[in-house]
Amino acid sequence: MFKIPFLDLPPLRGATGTVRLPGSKSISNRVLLLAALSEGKTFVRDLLASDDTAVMLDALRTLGCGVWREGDAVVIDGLGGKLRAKEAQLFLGNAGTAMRPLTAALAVLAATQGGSFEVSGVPRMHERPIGDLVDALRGLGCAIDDLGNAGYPPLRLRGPSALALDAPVKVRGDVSSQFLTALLLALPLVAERDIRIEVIGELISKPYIEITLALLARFGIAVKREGWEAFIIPAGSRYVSPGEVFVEGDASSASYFVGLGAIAATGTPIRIEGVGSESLQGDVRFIEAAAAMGAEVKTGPNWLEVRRGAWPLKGITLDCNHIPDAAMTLTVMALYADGPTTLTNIASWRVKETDRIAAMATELRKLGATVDEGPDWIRVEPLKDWKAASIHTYDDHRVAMCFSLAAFNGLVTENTVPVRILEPHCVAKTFPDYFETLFGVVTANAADIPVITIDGPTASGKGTLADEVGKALGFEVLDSGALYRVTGLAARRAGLDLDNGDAVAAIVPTLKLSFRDGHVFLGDEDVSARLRAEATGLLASQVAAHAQVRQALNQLQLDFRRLPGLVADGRDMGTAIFPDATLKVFLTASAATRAERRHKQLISKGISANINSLREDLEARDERDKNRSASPLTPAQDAQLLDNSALTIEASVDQVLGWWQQRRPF
Ligand SMILES: Nc1ncnc2c1ncn2[C@@H]1O[C@H](COP(=O)(O)OP(=O)(O)OP(=O)(O)O)[C@@H](O)[C@H]1O
Ligand SMILES: Nc1ccn([C@@H]2O[C@H](COP(=O)(O)O)[C@@H](O)[C@H]2O)c(=O)n1
Repeated sequence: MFKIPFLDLPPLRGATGTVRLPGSKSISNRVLLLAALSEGKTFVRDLLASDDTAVMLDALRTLGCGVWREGDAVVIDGLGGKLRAKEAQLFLGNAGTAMRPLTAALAVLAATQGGSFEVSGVPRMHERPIGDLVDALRGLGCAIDDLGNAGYPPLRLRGPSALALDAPVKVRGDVSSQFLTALLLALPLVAERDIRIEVIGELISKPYIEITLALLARFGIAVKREGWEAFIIPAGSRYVSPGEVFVEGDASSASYFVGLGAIAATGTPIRIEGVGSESLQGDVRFIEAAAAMGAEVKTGPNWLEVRRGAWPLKGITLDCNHIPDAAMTLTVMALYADGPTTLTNIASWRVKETDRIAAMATELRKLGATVDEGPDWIRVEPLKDWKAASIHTYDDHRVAMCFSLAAFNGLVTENTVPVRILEPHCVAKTFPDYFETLFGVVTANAADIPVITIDGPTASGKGTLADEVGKALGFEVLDSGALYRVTGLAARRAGLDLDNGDAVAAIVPTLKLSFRDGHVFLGDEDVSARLRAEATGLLASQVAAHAQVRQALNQLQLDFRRLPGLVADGRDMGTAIFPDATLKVFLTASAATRAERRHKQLISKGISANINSLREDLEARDERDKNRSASPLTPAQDAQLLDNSALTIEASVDQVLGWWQQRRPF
């Protein structure tokens, strides 16, 4: 996951490959609660690992459920409908799929078995309405205290209190379908007689109720229904664990890759695994909307394949009540259409993680789009004149994921712009590795992928600076010195004459090099520590003098230019390997300072060293690097010079990030 303040997406051009979706959030949290309410163990497989499921799992543990991992399954040892903890404070983050059903379940359990439970969340959760559910539960006889504003969390659920189950339980269905879901999940716990739930108003997001009913059936509860107006939980209903449940992929998360296929998969389609024609989730019908906009979609039982059909996409007008979450993706696809796209019946967007109608309209306008909005609709015009924009994400995972599709603007304009996604880690709510997954299936022109080069003499702090800048920007890092070091080491082990450039260059293609978790492997051997030895640095500087060796390592270095960007450190990054780099830094420090730092570095690793001979070695290495004919160490003409002799690491990093920001269009 990119845990950084912003992630810059360079212009993207194409898409191809296969995506395996994370588990559905809606199914995951329902299954966890159902398993917790059932008797016995449930093995939950393919569970979504995300913020929303983490808060649900924490809550279940606090309530006394057994929760543990066994292989690839999360095992829930359920309560069998009997409270083990009679008091608890549950923090539920911004997870509506935890807050609403747990409120209902704990309200009826406290009523029948006694207890006191407080449920709370992040500030935004305290702005998301729950009053209709609370009213329904109070109507039933549950004792619920408002601990903040009436109608919103936080709440206290107390008992015992008498429940009146003979009259129908009435609940509004036109604000959030989660209120009805919450009652459907909670009331089987007290179904000594038939319990009738009546929906007031037009029920929205019906597909989510279908998920609830299907999962209830898997846990032994056969709800009868009269259209979408009334639901009857039969007397004697009792939760029975099915033993094992597989969570299907998240259909709402699929929408970004369906959109991606429609926009950018011009050759082979994007294959999306985990949802398909047999999916329980209503959001899978997003493919119909995408097809109406021109996508070519094929489906299998649990997969989708999507490629570009009509181009530009076709503007559509669509009632999106049945796909409330996935439909947000259409607003960004609309930028690539031939006419306006109007989405209607989406009032529920206003009470989600943020006011999503306002959020999408505001951020689309930053890109230059013309957007109109009403209480329950949004209209987006196609965009020709794109502006580079810093997209605020409102702690809403879907806003962040939707706007990644804006990075394909180069497919409709000559004046391509990058897109900055602020707080990209908000995707942790449902899809922690969203951006990594995206980068695995999209293509960009190498020239569009930004590079920062950091060159300079030995021990000036290049590697340290490159790592920190890479971390701050979410960029790949290339330690090009490691490639020369590994070549020198392999040449020495092979008994080669290090002055024979051709012979040393010839072993480069035979090196079985891999880079994993910051370690360098030669075949199966982790050579990282060996590479950092001073003696290996000297071998490196000997082999690095040969033009043939440099040529042999050229492509290997270019291959590090990967999304979303690269920080490359070495001696010739800015002058020879990445001459088009957006920012070039030449980092120096006095020889005395560098020798002192290297000395400290070695001592801290338990390696004894003499500061004077270290200084002699590094000066000798610098001389060789500066005076060789092949790509000598010298600042690129357009490099920023940074002498960090008197700077802390943090100050050097801030300086480079400052220069970087000056070169950005945001
Ligand atoms: N600005 C700084 N202030 C103090 N110490 C620093 C600074 N920058 C780097 N160092 C320290 O100096 C040592 C050498 O840094 P580093 O290994 O990053 O240098 P390098 O230029 O990559 O070296 P090499 O050329 O051998 O690859 C490290 O221990 C690092 O923590
Ligand atoms: N781009 C580069 C990087 C390194 N070298 C040579 O390798 C030696 C070791 O490099 P470190 O950065 O790991 O110390 C270095 O002394 C150079 O001779 C190079 O030529 N070009």
